[in-house]
Amino acid sequence: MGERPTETGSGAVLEAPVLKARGLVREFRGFRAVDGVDLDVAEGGVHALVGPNGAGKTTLFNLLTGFLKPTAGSVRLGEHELAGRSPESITRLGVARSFQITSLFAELTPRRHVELALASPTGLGWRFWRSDKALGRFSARAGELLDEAGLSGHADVPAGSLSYGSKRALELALALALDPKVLLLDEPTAGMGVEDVDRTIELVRRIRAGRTVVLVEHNMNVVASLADRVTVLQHGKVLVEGPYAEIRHDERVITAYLGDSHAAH
Ligand SMILES: Nc1ncnc2c1ncn2[C@@H]1O[C@H](COP(=O)(O)OP(=O)(O)OP(=O)(O)O)[C@@H](O)[C@H]1O
Repeated sequence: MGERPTETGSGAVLEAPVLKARGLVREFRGFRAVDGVDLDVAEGGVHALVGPNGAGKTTLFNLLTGFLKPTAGSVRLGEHELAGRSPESITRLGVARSFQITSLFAELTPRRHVELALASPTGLGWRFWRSDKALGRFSARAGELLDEAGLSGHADVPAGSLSYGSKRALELALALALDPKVLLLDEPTAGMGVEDVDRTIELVRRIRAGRTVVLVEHNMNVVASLADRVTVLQHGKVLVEGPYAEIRHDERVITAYLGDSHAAH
């Protein structure tokens, strides 16, 4: 995107960032949930946001996707400033997030969900008056996406009858229908058993090809398996940033994050 590689605090040189936050702040009644965050997401990478409960991960995620407006700071996608734009506008520029299962319709099949997502310019405006014939244009691409998400075998059953893991895979297929440059995944393995976690790791590995992925994730095994770079947040600030292999040995991370999670579980 015409960006020069950026030198990090540790002196390592990153690929040109596709998504770049600077001085990002979000206050809730004077409380800084996100407090001056700089973030460089390298093109084509998987970047994990981790940190103890209340660290500001979800707030940061919502700032990147326009679901919250920053109190201060900027978020750039290439030459576009995202801060202050609506979620729909950010989606149109190529940043998509996977929605939670609550956004699925129990009676509709996965195939129809994906066709509708493809039929909608932003994936957000669901238009039920579209005829079967109109949606037929999207059936080939819908089939590919369902295949990519590992849902081919369940494409024509009501979404309400899918297992939890399959519902989460369908959410992901819906985000992929937007053909995003950057895909944001909010705790993709939350609430999953070991088998579904493993399946989700495989799924993200498959879909990352040619895409940039940002994920909020509590499960450090998932982070270890998937992430090229990790940003550790604490009290709304970046505590440490780097490859997982480096940050996992960082004393500050062990104390702040792993210490917290051991205490919590
Ligand atoms: N809408 C809000 N109003 C007031 N305070 C908020 C709001 N949203 C978040 N906060 C506060 O901001 C801080 C960061 O919350 P956030 O949900 O971003 O953390 P998190 O790292 O995602 O935590 P978790 O891992 O528990 O999901 C917390 O102290 C939280 O109570």
